[in-house]
Amino acid sequence: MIDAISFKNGTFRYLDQRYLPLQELHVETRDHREAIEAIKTLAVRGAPLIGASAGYTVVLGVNSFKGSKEEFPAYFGQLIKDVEASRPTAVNLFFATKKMKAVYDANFEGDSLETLKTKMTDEAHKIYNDEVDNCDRIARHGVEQIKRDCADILKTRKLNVLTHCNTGTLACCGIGTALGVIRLAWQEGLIERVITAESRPLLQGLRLTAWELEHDGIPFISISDSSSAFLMQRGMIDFGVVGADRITANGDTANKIGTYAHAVSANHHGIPFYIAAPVSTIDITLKEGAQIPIEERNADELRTIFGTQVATPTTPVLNYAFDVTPGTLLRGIITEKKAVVGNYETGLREICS
Ligand SMILES: CSC[C@@H](O)[C@@H](O)C(=O)COP(=O)(O)O
Repeated sequence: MIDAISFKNGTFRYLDQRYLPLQELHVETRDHREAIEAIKTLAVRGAPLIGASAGYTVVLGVNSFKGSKEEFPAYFGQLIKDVEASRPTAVNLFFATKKMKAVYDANFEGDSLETLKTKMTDEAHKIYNDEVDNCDRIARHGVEQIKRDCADILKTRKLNVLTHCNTGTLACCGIGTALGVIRLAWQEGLIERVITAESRPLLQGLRLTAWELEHDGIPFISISDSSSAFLMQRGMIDFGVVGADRITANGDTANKIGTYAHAVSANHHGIPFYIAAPVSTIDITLKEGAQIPIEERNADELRTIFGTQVATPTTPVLNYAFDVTPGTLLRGIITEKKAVVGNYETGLREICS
């Protein structure tokens, strides 16, 4: 399996996803400011991977602290703020900083800074390893749900599945969330072909998901984002499964821009559309999707295509990185604890308690 990130001997190593699939560039750093920049620029990306990277970034920051114990609280507070300012939507980032803060709160008084550093490193590894395990469990629950929902089709043929953005190893540490479900479904002989939507403007579907599927030998075809409704009309998609950056208490889900349009189309055509995500992606403190902070990115991501200018530099651009799909459009939310189907208010609250 690809190592999207790793942390050894105080060094954070990441695969710079901006250059994939044309170049596999691994970068090593001991500087937390460089790690923050990697999150901001999407060199590392995908909600669970952002969370795990945030944990390691805090460790880098703590390791480079040179002051006295009295000076540490102010330094640590600023470090957490800087990490949290890197990307606003994926709640996994805040899940990770909350875990790191909890280690600080519980141990700062009693421990030396050296011991605190070790405990924080252990916590960051735990965040990473938990996400790896979560992916395996999500895949199992997802496959069971799909077998139930698509039982009639499966009597005569295999399934064609739509996915958006990248939710695989590159985004999650383990086998992936939505892509983990697809991987396991493929291994169990349920999948005919994966349809990967390109995911404009940064092309995570076309570049990254395609790269992972090719690597695994899973048949796939890439489409432009706007093609999915037409393929559904033609009977070329049997179900959709995507990841999430933040899920609110009522099941509304922020995910890569374009997801909502796929979900609306799937609903119109009576096609089941699922979210696959770890519990760390659920923000039970928010009632509904309108409360999710949606990242707006640099206009040049749209005006240029990988460095080539395609619109005038003055073209006004609105570049939302995510949209929100209402829970009512979802067939289910598949987590490592279970697949929540039906009443999200009750189901999500139960698995978050
Ligand atoms: C399992 S990753 C789920 C989401 O994080 C993914 O679908 C997505 O939207 C990623 O966005 P990105 O901007 O590439 O970080």
